[in-house]
Amino acid sequence: MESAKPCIALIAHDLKKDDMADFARQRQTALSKFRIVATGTTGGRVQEAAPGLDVTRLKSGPLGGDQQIGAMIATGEVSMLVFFIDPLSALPHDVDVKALTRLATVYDIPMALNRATAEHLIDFQ
Ligand SMILES: O=C(CO)COP(=O)(O)O
Repeated sequence: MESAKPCIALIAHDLKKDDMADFARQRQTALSKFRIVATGTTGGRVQEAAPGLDVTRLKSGPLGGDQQIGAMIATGEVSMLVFFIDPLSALPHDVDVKALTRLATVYDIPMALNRATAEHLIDFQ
């Protein structure tokens, strides 16, 4: 049977992955109220950091994972986005990152692009 829990997407760029792992560990109880989808590498880090969480790993971001999550936002499957972006590095898939944050805006879902905002969002669930 399909879980009734809402679905949150977790993504972090490489230099933000330690931060995401720490966030998942610290906020494990709050995150356990969600089904989690994550891009491939981020999802692996989250599973290691907080093994009790319900995490589905999609493709890695540069290989289409951001686009998969964008599609899930468009179909209403993902209702919140936590995306720790790296604003100081050039990324080959920058257009995918932009498309994802655009869709989160189009569909008006809560979106945190840094840890401080993510903590507020999760703590107010
Ligand atoms: O690049 C990403 C998001 O744009 C993240 O992908 P990974 O979690 O697979 O590293």
